[in-house]
Amino acid sequence: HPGLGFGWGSNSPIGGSFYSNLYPQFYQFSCPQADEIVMTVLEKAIAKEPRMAASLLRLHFHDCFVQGCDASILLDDSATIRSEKNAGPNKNSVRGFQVIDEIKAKLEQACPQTVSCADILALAARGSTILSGGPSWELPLGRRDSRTASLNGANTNIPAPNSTIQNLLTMFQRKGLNEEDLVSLSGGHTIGVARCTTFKQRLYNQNGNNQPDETLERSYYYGLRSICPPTGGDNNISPLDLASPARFDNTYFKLLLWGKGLLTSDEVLLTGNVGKTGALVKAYAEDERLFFQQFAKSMVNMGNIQPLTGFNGEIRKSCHVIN
Ligand code: HEM
Ligand SMILES: [Ca+2]
Ligand SMILES: [Ca+2]
Repeated sequence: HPGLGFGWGSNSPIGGSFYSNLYPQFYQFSCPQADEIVMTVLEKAIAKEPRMAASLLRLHFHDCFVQGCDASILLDDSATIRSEKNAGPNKNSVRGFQVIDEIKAKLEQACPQTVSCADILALAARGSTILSGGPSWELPLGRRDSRTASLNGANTNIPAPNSTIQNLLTMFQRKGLNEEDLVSLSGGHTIGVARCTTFKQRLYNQNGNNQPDETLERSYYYGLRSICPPTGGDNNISPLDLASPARFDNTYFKLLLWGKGLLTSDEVLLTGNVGKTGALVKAYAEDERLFFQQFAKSMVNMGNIQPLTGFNGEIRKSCHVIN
């Protein structure tokens, strides 16, 4: 019984805020305690390691941008699967799989073969936001799990940290997401960290002239240099929001205004000079409520990218392998 799908929207190439077959009460009768189970596991995991919230939020993003929100990112290498975990943007970078496994194990006990891995990723992203001090939202559910993954898709659909603003806008547009979505969802960088290799270029050779990115504030720049030397140290980490790396708040946007954004893709939201992204950065820096409201809306939009519903896909028994 794959749920009450009516067929509209599910084959649309883009998700965005268009109709989807997802709805918040999807597990109301089949697994009413689903969110509670998710939150119990998250509370423990995030108390033990606050960064886990960031890692789980990012996992949902990296899932949704490749084949839609279908848990394709959770599949391991096998005879038929080339795992997305080995793609450039994911390798040695995405994490949180054990927490997803623990949630899935508890859900399989309570409601066997009912809650999809794709919905677990969406619930974990929302729960992680809430437990870090961010907004909550009504979360449409009913995504089903893919029987395929796309290594190539993961390499080409997830934006790179040195993206231009035009790059970012185009890649989000392809997923049905607009400027508000791009800027507010980039606010996910209010929590978590990045490796030296993702921002080193800015410190030593931003434009191929052996000069640093001139938009970097001085003292921040010197601090980053000590974490991320010219050679080696590629796996050293630095917070994306150095003021409050474990708190979901709007300081990420304030720091951008002060030249203290970590990635080029953060910086160009302000200085990229295309469309209204710069004005949005300023608006979210000034008004945390506005940021929270838009982030909540945009998370729903991102979560609606190309879900499998009805008789498409399956409910995996293990998130690592197809049934
Ligand atoms: C706009 C384009 C984006 C780019 C170019 C980008 C790039 C990156 C990079 C390079 C890292 C560090 C990875 C590493 O060093 O291993 C990172 C981390 C992170 N990203 Fe993004 N990101 C983008 C959008 C998003 C979105 C939409 C979200 C969620 C709504 C998000 C959430 C996160 C989080 C929470 C972390 C920290 C993860 C952790 O600490 O484990 N990012 N991002
Ligand atoms: Ca996916
Ligand atoms: Ca923060």
